[in-house]
This record gives sequence, structure tokens and C-alpha cells, in this order.
Amino acid sequence: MISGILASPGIAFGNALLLVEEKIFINKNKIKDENIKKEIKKFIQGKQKTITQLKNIKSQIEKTLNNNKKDIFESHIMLIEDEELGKEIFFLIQEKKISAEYATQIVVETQYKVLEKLNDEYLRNRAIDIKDIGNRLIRNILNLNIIDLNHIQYPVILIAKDLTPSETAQIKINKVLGFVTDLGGQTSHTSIIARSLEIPAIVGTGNITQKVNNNDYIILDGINNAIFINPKLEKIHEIKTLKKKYELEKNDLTQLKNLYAITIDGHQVKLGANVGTIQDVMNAKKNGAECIGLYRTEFLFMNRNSFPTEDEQFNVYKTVAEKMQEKSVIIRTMDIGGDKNLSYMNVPKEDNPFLGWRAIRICMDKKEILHTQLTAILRASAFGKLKIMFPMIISVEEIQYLKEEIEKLKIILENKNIPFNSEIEIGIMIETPASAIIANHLAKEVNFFSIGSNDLTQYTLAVDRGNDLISKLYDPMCPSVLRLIQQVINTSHQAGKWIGMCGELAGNEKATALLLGMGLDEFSMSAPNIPKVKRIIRKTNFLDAKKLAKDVLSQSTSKKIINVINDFSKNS
Ligand SMILES: C=C(OP(=O)(O)O)C(=O)O
Ligand SMILES: [Mg+2]
Repeated sequence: MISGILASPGIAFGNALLLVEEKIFINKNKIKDENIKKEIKKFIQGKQKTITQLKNIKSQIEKTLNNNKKDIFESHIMLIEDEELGKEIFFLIQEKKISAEYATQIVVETQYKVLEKLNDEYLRNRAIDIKDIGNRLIRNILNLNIIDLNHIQYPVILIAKDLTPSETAQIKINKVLGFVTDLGGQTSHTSIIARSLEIPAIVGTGNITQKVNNNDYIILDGINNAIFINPKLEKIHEIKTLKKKYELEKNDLTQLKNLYAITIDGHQVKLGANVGTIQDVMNAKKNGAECIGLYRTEFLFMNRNSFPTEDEQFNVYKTVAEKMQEKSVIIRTMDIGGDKNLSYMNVPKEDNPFLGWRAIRICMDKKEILHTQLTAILRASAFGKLKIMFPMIISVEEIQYLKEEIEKLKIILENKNIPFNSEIEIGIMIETPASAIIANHLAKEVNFFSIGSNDLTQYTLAVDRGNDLISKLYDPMCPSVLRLIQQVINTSHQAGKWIGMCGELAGNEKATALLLGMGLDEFSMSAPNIPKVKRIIRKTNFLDAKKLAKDVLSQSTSKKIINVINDFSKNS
């Protein structure tokens, strides 16, 4: 039995698909004259295989009506069919007497370097296409495996070293029963996406990729944090019984869907969902979300080869606003950087990406990204109850600047007679210690706060949220983080502003009574957690929760805090 960090609950049974690509080895030696023909044949066959693969992918995409992605593959096919590319590679094989893969690598790299340096954004994006396509071509020339998450044929359990958030966002839930990785942490975005998709996942196992072979039969027990490889029949029966019990309990919880999150003594809070896609919005409604407390818009920017246009963004925001009807939707501006990258943005490699060019820092440097997104949100605000939220704020100057930009954009829309909600609420995330400490000043600038406990924990404790080596130190329920949270809640209420939390702590059942007692007004979480949190709130007395919070905040260690919380839940 293997365990790791439990990232997303649930149980899955299935065959393993090992997401480990064989390493590319390029033969850089001179080839003999008699092998020239063989190398040319290798290139032609690799090219043909690549075209067939891309055409297959394109035709599958056509069925899903995803035009943006279809266009990407169409342009990739054109690149690979380009005669000039073939001619240059033939020339190198014949005249320079080098292998097909080496010749391909040289031609692809040269084209990439030329395009990458150009000022034109469209051509710079082609540079990334060239690199992608070149990689596929070289793999096919060498007959190496290519794993494409978008086109898995049969339902599998993915076993990978790591999955990036953008890879995870591509997962199709009818083809991926769950996943297990070597690396990762509980609040990395990969784990967050798994919870939204409701697929079981265990991350940070250390070396699962070395223990599992393709097609091994796997039990992924995301209740007890256990993975079994080719288990005995009795184990399969035992876990199948557990799965039935888990699903029955989940079904029972759906009965709470239309009830309010109100304590025994009548204190009501709001329970919302965190979403990243329109599909998540449906899931939010299914679980009885009263609002969307966090819409992570960056997923709209991933898995494509250029920034989404204003109209593309407007259409998505409008759809979300309309689907939620009179319920509010907090749209957070793009939070790229940290562990979320855009292949087409050519972000220079940073030593400390989580302390680097991230979120509003990018948007304030690249104003066209900010303006496009804010205009799209403002236009969509005419169709529902949208609010704007900015991530990663560290100063009053930043929010003042961002508000000025919003005012300028409002004037442009007014002049064009385009409708929008002129009273749209503006809020910020409290996810840096800086923002928590100056919350009294920030409260004067905004309509609301939302605590991002994931980042607030990593920045307060200086513990990378995605690093399994230090995951034991990552503890949002430790005295320092909880004290900051309490201070921010108090400050916000003193300023007459409501405050929510959209970090993972808001959906953690162990923290529910505590956060309630601390005075949090809105809890926003992965949708599947809503019923469980609601059940706790409906069984709790607000006065007792307040006493619990007072008690917890006087404790000096995490261990003592957990003991106090455990005693409280035993007695209630
Ligand atoms: C909700 C948060 O934002 P994200 O997880 O997207 O960084 C957070 O930091 O708590
Ligand atoms: Mg954050």
C-alpha cells in the first residue's frame, strides 16, 4: 500500500496509464552514406505519423465544437505539411550527413529562435507551435510514445510525476477515473481542480511512477489515502463496499441542497462555490451554491495559443452571470504566474515564481490584458450580478490604480452606449500578509474582502504550497495564520464591509465551526464540499462557535488548536 497527500476524495478502480514520456535521445554523430536513405525514410514515416495523429485529434475536436482548439491543430497540420520544412531537413540529412531527428531538431530550433524574437504577437505564438510540433515530429521519427491527455481512449487512472494545472484542466472525467502523482501539495492548483472535477486524487507520493507499470490494476482509495497496485480480490471487495457507503452518504447530503446555512440559534452565512469553467458552474448549482465566491478566470487563458479576446471573455462571463441568475458571481481577474503558466506568454524563467510576476503584477505591466478582461467583465455585468475581485494585492496604491483603470473603461463604454452595471462591486483577495496587515486602509477602497487562505498560508509561513517535501509545515490552522485571519475579519467588520473566504480552508470541515465563530460572512469552496459544510453549520450554535474561536485563538500551537477543535466537535 502506498500513500501520499490526499488531494481529492473518492474511490476509483481501474488500469494505470503511466504518464511518463520516454526521454528523447538525439543521435548527433555523422551517419554513413549507406544510411542516408534509411534516415530519409525515418523522417517521412515520422512526418506521416504526425499528420495522421493531428488529423485524428482535429476530427475529434470538431465533434466538440471547440473552434479555438480546432484552429490550433489545423495550423499545426499546415506547419508539418510545409514543403520548405521537409526540403531543409532532407538537405541536412543528405549534405551534412546527420540523423533525421538531429536534422529536424536543427530546423525546428532555427525557426523557433527567429520567430521568438519578433515583435508581432501572432508570430511569437507561432514559435510555440513550431516547438510543439517539432517535439511531436521528433518523437514520431524515433518511434517514442506520445501521451495526449485530451485523447485517452479508455477510462484510466493516471500515474504521473506531476500534472500542471493546465494539464489537469484538460482532463475529461469520463476518461480519467482519478490520478496519483509523485509531486504536489494539497492546495496546489492541480489538487484544487481535481476536487472541482470530483475525481479522486492523491499527490506527493514521492515515487509512484517507479512502482506502477502501464496497465497495472489500481485501487485509488481517496478516503483513506491509500493506493493498491494489483491488489488481491478480498481488498477489491473491501474497498468496493467502502465506495458504496461513501456514495450513499454523498446522496444523503444532496437533501440539504435547498436549505440555508443557518445555525441552531439563527446566525446565517452564505455558502458559495469556487469555479474555473462553465461546467463547474453547473456543479455549483447541483450542490446548492448560493453564489460563486471565486471564479478563477485564468483557466480561460490556458490550453490555447493566444489570449482570449474581449468578445470570447465577455461571452463566457455573460453565460456564467446568466446561469447564476440573481445570485452573485465574483470574477477574479487573471491570476497567471506561480504554478500556472501560459505557453504563449513567453514568461522568462523565474527563480521564485510564487514571489514573482504573478496576477495583477502581470496585468499592471501589460495593460492590454487588464483592459480587455475588465471591459469584458463590465459588459457582462449587464446580464447578472457580477463583482470584480483583484488577487495578490499588497498595497493601497495598487487597488487605487486598478479602480482608476475601471473608471476609465466605464467612460469608454458609456461613450459607446454599451450597457454595464455602473455600481459593480469591487473587492480584493486578502492572500498576502501585507494586505492582511493594512486591511484597515484597504477596506476604505473596496466593497468586500475575500481571504485567500491558500496563499496567505504559504506567504505567512514561507512554505511553498505545492512542495511535498515541506507539506507538513503547510498548516492554515496554525496560530499565526489564524490570528491574521481573525484580525482581517474584525477590521473588515469595523469598516462595515462583508468578508468571505475562498481559499481551501473555507471548505475544510475541521475549520467550519471555527471560521463561523470568527465571524466569516461567506464561505466559498469546491462545490462538492458545500453540503458537508452546510450540515455542520446547521448543527452548530453560533454562541458556542464564538467561544470556540476565542479558545482557539488563545492557543500557542497547532496541536493544541486541533485538540480544542476535536473536543468541540465531539461534544456538539
Ligand atoms: C483562493 C486562493 O487563490 P488561488 O488558490 O487561486 O491562488 C488562495 O490563495 O487562497
Ligand atoms: Mg491565491
